[in-house]
Amino acid sequence: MDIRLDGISHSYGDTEVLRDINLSVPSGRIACMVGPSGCGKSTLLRFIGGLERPSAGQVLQVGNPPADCLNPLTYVFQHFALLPWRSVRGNISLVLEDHGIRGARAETIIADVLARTRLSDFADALPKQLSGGMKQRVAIARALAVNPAVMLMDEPLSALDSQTRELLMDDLVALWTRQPFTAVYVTHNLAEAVRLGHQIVVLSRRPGQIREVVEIDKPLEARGYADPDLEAVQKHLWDLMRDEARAADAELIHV
Ligand SMILES: Nc1ncnc2c1ncn2[C@@H]1O[C@H](COP(=O)(O)OP(=O)(O)OP(=O)(O)O)[C@@H](O)[C@H]1O
Repeated sequence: MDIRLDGISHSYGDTEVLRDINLSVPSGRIACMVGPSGCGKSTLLRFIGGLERPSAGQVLQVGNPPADCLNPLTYVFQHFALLPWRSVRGNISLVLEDHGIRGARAETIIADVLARTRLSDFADALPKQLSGGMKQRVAIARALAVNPAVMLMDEPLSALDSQTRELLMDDLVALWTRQPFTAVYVTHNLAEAVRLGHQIVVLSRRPGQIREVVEIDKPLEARGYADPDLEAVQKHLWDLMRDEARAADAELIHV
């Protein structure tokens, strides 16, 4: 299923947040959204997820979700949102229980997503026993359990330290390479965007407008740490964003 954003504009009261966003996210690709603080990235994600409606324009779902998809649009948040009293397995089974899936069918799905996220040995652990990186892997496993058409990822790695972030990026690349998924991925981190994005959508400061959509052809599995090609793209992104980021920063100080 592709996602198409068609002329999305939005204001909260007198504050214009987004202006005329047109974008297509093809199935099986990762679209990263970057832009200065407050430019409307998370708002756009909420529109795609159907949590809110834009003042103008529409979000179109083109094509069908996968046949056994339980929830077409599934979020992965920065702060994991795991239930502390439930084990890793219990956190994943919860989303299946919501869809009436229990017993052997649930066990099969849980075993599959735990294996894909390399968590099989931790099925009985509680969240408090896990590092931040492991917790986020559980949240990703939980998202995969509903076999979403599109994962909506809002700064999923930004609560993690830089080494853990590198490991999780490797994990996401391995996960996508084994079985491509579609994602809209909001991040502040340009290194993350060039490592994971097939397309990188650069938004201006508020009201967020698309400044440029940068496509990266290099396969995800061929993108490494400190890759000179990616560093060149990252520099281009920063050249696009620097002045706007500074202006957005100054604006927040005066709010
Ligand atoms: N429910 C709301 N009511 C009023 N204003 C809102 C609401 N949600 C967001 N905003 C405002 O809309 C603008 C865009 O917010 P949003 O969180 O989408 O930006 P962002 O690009 O994700 O920011 P950041 O990078 O800092 O997370 C901000 O100025 C924010 O204060």
